Amino acid sequence: MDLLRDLNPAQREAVQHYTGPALVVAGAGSGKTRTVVHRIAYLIRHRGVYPTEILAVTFTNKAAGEMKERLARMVGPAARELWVSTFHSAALRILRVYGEYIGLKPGFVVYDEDDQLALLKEVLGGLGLETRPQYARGVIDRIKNRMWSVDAFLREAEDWVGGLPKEQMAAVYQAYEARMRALGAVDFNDLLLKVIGLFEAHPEVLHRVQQRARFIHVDEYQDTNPAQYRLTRLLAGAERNLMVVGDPDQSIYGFRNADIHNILNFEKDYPDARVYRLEENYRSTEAILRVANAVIEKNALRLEKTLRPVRSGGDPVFLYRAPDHREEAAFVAREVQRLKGRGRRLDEIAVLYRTNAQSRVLEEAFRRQNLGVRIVGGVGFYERREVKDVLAYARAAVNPADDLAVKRVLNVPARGIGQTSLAKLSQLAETARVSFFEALRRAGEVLARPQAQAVQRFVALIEGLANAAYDTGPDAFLRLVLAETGYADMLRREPDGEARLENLEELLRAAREWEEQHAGTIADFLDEVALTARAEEPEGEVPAEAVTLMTLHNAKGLEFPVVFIVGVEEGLLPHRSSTARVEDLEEERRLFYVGITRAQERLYLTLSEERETYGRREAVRASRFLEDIPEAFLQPLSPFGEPLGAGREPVAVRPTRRSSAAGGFRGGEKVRHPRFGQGLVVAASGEGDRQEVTVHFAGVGLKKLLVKYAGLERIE
Ligand SMILES: Nc1ncnc2c1ncn2[C@@H]1O[C@H](COP(=O)(O)OP(=O)(O)OP(=O)(O)O)[C@@H](O)[C@H]1O
Ligand SMILES: [Mg+2]
Repeated sequence: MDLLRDLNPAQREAVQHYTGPALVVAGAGSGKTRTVVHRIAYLIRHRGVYPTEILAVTFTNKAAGEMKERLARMVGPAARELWVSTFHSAALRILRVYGEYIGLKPGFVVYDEDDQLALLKEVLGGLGLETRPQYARGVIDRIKNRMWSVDAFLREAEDWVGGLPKEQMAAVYQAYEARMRALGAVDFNDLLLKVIGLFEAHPEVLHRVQQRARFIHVDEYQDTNPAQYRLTRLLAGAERNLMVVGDPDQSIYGFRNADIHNILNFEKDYPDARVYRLEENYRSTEAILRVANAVIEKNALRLEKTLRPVRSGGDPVFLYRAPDHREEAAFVAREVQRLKGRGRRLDEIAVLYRTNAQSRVLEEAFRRQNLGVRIVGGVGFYERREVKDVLAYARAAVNPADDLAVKRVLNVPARGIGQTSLAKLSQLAETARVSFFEALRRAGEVLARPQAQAVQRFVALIEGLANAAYDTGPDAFLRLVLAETGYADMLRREPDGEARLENLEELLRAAREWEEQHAGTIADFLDEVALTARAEEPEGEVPAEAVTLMTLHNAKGLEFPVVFIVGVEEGLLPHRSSTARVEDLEEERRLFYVGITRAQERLYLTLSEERETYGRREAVRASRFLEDIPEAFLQPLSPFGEPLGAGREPVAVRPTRRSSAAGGFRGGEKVRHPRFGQGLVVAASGEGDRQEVTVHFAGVGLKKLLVKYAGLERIE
């Protein structure tokens, strides 16, 4: 295979770059990753470099796997000798070999998130501090990612952090570190820091590793954090054969301490660096690319770059504005169904969104259409911790004998009931052969007074909820849980609480949607959830063909023939937490750019006119980023995926039956509205006074109306 044949001249030059530092900086889909792959093959085939001298660092394990596969096809079995991995796996491998130099035991364990949390729980208990281990963990990650000393942390951090005053948090951090040392364990973030420490203290070790990494490549360099940057510099220190590849316009991990300056300053760090710019985009059609360019051009903090389409023309970029998020999701599912009917495979389609909470309506809409979904890099909605916590309260109230549920929430939010008390109570339940909740009622028998009182308060709380369980609807009941238990307040105080609150808001919405269709109590709703959650994705078994659902962040580096970006609205994209500072706003715009540039042939942008927040319907404003796109670049669609505008009438729906004498409206009827004019009823639900209709008005779009107030007039 000719390694240079399928490349353009600029790519060819970069592939032939031999020694010294190099920066490949170029827009999305210009073949940066492809260039790295070809360059590695070229080094082996034409420069006599051994595979054992080459390191390539990718952003995810998935990307590393793909890169290895492609290289195996190009250079054969030699590819097995290559070192292709993420920063973290590379660091772990180094520590496995040289860890002893810095006092790590040979079989040291790497703590995963659960281990870390368990340890932090102990540490917090030992110090008598009350905050959730998760929040302490978040703070410790931040300290490590920024490579802060304790002093630096005390200087830089906000006064109150992770639910504690920062002085107390510093004590937690130090105690945690001491315990980790005693246990001979390292956590995920330690991996990089330990390697940096190792290299700095033992130049001879660094020297040996450098032999294994004489030629270094880093993909997605724009998203490296300070530790990754430092590690790269150390590794490349001797021979300086470092090729970094990236796109400042795709820097989207600033919120996780990635530093866009690493790529912007590359030429300062390595004044002799060769810079290669790739200016042709091979991924997307012209129509998609001009939308992408129109969006990213509006960022002030950027370097101008050229990106020309290779694939001319193409379908227009589609825009669909739905009455609400449910209809938006239903539209996406219908459209996917239609594409499938026209021969698209589901794997060719991705739906991207800004926040995890948005996946629920999509998951449900796809299920209704019997279309498989695969949620990448995320947890199914009902598997999320906060959703499970709140539902556990509900389960405990409905059935206090549900030991698992009761144990789950006993100390969430923290009520000062520690591990020892818990053990005693479990013991009591066992010996007395009663439920755990019954044991809680008898806490006085085994616990000292203050703990017993805390338990009594919890018992009273659950009993209070139990009383309400049978005469309030699921929505009202869940709100009661949030308010009475202090769960929502707890999240509100925490640094990463916002996304979790969004998920809970989504749970309330699910409850209300359920109430629209069913009459029942929280117990009935829980049954439904149990069924839905199980249907979500059977463990380890992915549907043969599935649409990919993921956040915009997780889509980085990937490409799909068809892409939907949903929720292109103010508040979601840009996210409401990111509109105050220009830097954050620009990161949001880059995120949108990343999403758009994942699409190869067909791109849909969708949004809603109304959203429901805590039961209130409010109007939604289209994302300010949509205003950056000239109207002519977008093709609005009807709810049925037909082009709108250009004098075309909305699609007609066949009347199912003539209107009934009772005066209710039916799908297919033509109506007139005092403000929106002529329209077509596309859906109707409910009876009499409570009838609700969805009407498509030409030039206005879909509207959901309550017949009682809408003043609709039937026209023949
Ligand atoms: N010279 C070329 N000829 C044909 N196809 C190409 C060429 N260069 C790149 N491609 C194709 O274009 C697509 C995008 O390439 P690649 O993923 O390497 O881009 P990228 O710059 O890494 O994108 P991103 O910024 O999204 O990571 C791929 O499908 C790739 O195979
Ligand atoms: Mg890439």
